[in-house]
Amino acid sequence: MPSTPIISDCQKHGAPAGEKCTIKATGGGAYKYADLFKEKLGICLDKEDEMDCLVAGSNFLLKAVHTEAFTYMDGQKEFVQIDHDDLYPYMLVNIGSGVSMIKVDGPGKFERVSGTNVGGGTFWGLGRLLTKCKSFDELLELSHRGNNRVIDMLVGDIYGGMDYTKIGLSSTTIASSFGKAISDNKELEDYKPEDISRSLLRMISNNIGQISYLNALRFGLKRIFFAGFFIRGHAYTMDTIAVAVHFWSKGEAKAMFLKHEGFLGALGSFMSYEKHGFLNLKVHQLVQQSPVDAYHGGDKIHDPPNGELNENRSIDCSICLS
Ligand SMILES: Nc1ncnc2c1ncn2[C@@H]1O[C@H](COP(=O)(O)OP(=O)(O)O)[C@@H](O)[C@H]1O
Ligand SMILES: CC(C)(COP(=O)(O)O)[C@@H](O)C(=O)NCCC(=O)O
Repeated sequence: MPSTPIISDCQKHGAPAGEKCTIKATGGGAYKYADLFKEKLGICLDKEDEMDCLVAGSNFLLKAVHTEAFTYMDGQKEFVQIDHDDLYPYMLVNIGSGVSMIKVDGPGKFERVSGTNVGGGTFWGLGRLLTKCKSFDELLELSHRGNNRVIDMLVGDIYGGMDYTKIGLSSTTIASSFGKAISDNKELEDYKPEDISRSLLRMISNNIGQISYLNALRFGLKRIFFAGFFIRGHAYTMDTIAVAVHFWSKGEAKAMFLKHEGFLGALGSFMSYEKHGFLNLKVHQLVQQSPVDAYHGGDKIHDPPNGELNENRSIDCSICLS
């Protein structure tokens, strides 16, 4: 699902009659939906580079929002205070359809150092085929109730229920995702969709956590921030990524997540108005509920674990056209 992170001031202010209305947009959606916007709304999409926007959005949030970054472990969310003078360098991992790993060295200074094609699209695509789920939310919901041990081959399955202590692997470590399916003499329909979804989510989140940490290590980066629409505040996803980073770093590094994780590109494309000479970008936090709350609410597992539902506030940005 290519995103269409677009923030418009046109609708608010209205374009003078006969004048072309143009708004900033980024991501695949800026290409995919350009004709639709033109045809249905008469709006031209002014495309901004996706990586530029992600980094601008992330830098902005980490500086402007006091409670933006948090760690997540064993169901506990802990906000991390970011020292503005000691923010860079850091690793930004954006998990959309695919995954981009970006080393950020300063405002507008970054390098996409790695990525993986096993990302959110893989979870949703494979999950849809394997479970017949009709929506991403349904697939995610299934994973809450599943047990990955039914399908994943654990170290204990290989070593007669024992830990492999010599190389530091506990019996419950996944030795091979989906590995049990080779020996079970079962067909797809013999597995519960819940268990399949859980295994898939663990496999993908674990893999992303591992690759991210190894890349952070490669560049000596202390901090890794995970963002992107794939995460959506989902406890189990964050937990798995955090465990992977903890495991591979032997406890040296901690995964951090961003409260407004799915909107970095949108925010960055909005901020590019400033770059193009629209001065007076005004930013202030509002107390209204953000879209993040909308899909976190009503579902227990998505609730912030320490009862901070009201913590999620939207960021209201406005520009004064000069
Ligand atoms: N409601 C949803 N519908 C589809 N995908 C979703 C949804 N919520 C989260 N996702 C995840 O987000 C991914 C797409 O992320 P997004 O940032 O929109 O992608 P892209 O950057 O490729 O445009 C999907 O592959 C899926 O894993
Ligand atoms: C091509 C992309 C930058 C597009 O971003 P997305 O729409 O997935 O958020 C991303 O899918 C990606 O980084 N894919 C991984 C490609 C790779 O490094 O193997």
